[in-house]
Amino acid sequence: MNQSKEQRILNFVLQNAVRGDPHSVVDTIDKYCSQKEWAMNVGDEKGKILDKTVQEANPSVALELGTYCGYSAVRISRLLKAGARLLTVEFNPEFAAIAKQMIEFAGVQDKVKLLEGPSEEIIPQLKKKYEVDTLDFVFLDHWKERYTPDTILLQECNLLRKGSVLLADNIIFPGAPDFVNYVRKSPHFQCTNYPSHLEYMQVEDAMEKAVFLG
Ligand SMILES: CCNc1ncnc2c1ncn2[C@@H]1O[C@H](/C=C/CNC(=O)c2cc(-c3ccc(F)cc3)cc(O)c2O)[C@@H](O)[C@H]1O
Ligand SMILES: [Mg+2]
Repeated sequence: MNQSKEQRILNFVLQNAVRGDPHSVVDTIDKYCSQKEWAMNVGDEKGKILDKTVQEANPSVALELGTYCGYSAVRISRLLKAGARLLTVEFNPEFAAIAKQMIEFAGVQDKVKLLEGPSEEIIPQLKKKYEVDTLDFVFLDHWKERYTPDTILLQECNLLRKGSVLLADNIIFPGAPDFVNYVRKSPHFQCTNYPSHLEYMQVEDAMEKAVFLG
């Protein structure tokens, strides 16, 4: 049965990237997706905004919603300090299997824990089952209409603390208007918008940073 696009991306990485080198895995995915087949990785332009935000936050515990092929999980985890960890949530088993192999090939498996299941089920388990106290950094890149309910759920589960940094992809395209309204209107968040472009395209996009104020 013919391969999925995600399998083709993984195969290209296994054949062309350097095992154990997260940077080469990120660059190789970008090469494939800009030259051969577009895919919804955050990409290098928005990836640089992600890098800076992660470095500023310097998280001990980070959460990603929407692993997909593992591009941003590899990109984030390569910047984590010793002992820090990234929990990444993916509910599509095919994508989770691809991401697991991508993470292992990049050599970041000791920093990344891939949690298979829907975010609305996983988030309430983070404290007890995954021994999380609070989250220092959250990257939202899953279904856009889930950004707001999951942000509310993170607060209800007491997973945010003063200074927790949320960073959301695709504020312009495909867009997350209810999330932007929610965080910008909320007295509990300090927001910053980062204009950019859609991955591998000339189309406008943006990321939104929302720092929890407690
Ligand atoms: C049910 C909500 N909870 C979830 N829990 C766990 N994983 C989830 C969840 N939702 C979605 N996922 C997973 O996250 C990923 C989904 C991401 C959705 N992203 C997009 O739709 C997206 C789409 C585009 C895009 C842009 C231009 C286009 F013309 C077409 C698409 C660009 C992006 O950067 C995107 O992030 C998948 O791997 C999916 O299986
Ligand atoms: Mg995205």
